[in-house]
Amino acid sequence: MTSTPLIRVDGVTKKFGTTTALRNVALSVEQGEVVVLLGLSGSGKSTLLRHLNGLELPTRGRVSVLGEEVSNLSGRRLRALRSRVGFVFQSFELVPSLTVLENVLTGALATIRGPRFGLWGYSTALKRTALGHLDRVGLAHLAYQRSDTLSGGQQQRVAIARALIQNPEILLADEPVASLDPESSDSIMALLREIAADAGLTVVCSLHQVDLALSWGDRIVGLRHGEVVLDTPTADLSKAEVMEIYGRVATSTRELEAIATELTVAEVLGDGETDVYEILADALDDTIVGAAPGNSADADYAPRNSPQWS
Ligand SMILES: Nc1ncnc2c1ncn2[C@@H]1O[C@H](COP(=O)(O)OP(=O)(O)OP(=O)(O)O)[C@@H](O)[C@H]1O
Repeated sequence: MTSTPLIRVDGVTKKFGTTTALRNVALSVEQGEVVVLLGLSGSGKSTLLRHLNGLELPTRGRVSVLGEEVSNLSGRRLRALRSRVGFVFQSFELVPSLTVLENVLTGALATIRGPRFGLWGYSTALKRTALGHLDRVGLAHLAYQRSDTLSGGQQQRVAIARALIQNPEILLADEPVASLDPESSDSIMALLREIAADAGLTVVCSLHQVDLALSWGDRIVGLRHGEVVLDTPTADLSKAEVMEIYGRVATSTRELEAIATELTVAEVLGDGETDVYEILADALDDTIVGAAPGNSADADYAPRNSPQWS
């Protein structure tokens, strides 16, 4: 017997005016899966995530989440669905003037009736639960500090605790470490993975770093210009294969350069491993390969990170 997917996206196209952000996207996510949406800036990752809790509605196609067709929901029923889907943003979206504890408690607002006056408006039981979530993310000792006094990594931990107080079944994370330094990024991603495993959460997380996506997700869904160009378990993928897939879909040297930059060129070349440009070039046609610096068809082509062309 096959289980019903928790998330099902069928033939979704999303247009913003003349921009097509998503093109005929299909995606199914099963209970407990940890899926990475991987793609360059503007490939449609945020737009797809925002469809999964009704922040955006499709121009064409259907989105079903936790058995509900999102387009059919509004008002109380949409809020009810959103309360089962936690969302972690790149920019944390905390209220700077509130304490850490109050920020976490705002995640439970959907369950509270009547006015709230600071911490007094929340029950002792709820405050205890919020403190438990803060403890889970390692920040119980900062509960009464203003959130804008925290580091970026700490603020993202608060945002994770705020999502957890919803007791969500699905966790969506939109580039959760894009604003963080590498050390904080590693610890936040490890924390998210631990929490997902402990709570049996289904996670869909957008990232643009291939290394991180490969080491972190169960499955990678690659997007380019709003289209799904890859949907494969990470166990079946090597970094070179992901690069090749990106390479095959690059249509200009500028795109090729952006891809190589995303692939942390310096790190790869520094290790004396495979030359990213060589792998990409292998996957591209002669026109692109011939467009190396000094030989470029793109007048304004200027490589960053300066990897050597052989
Ligand atoms: N509200 C909007 N109005 C107009 N265009 C939009 C809107 N939201 C997204 N877009 C456009 O849709 C495309 C996909 O954007 P999206 O933010 O989903 O990409 P992304 O892969 O998440 O990029 P990034 O990694 O930079 O956040 C882009 O061309 C973007 O400019």
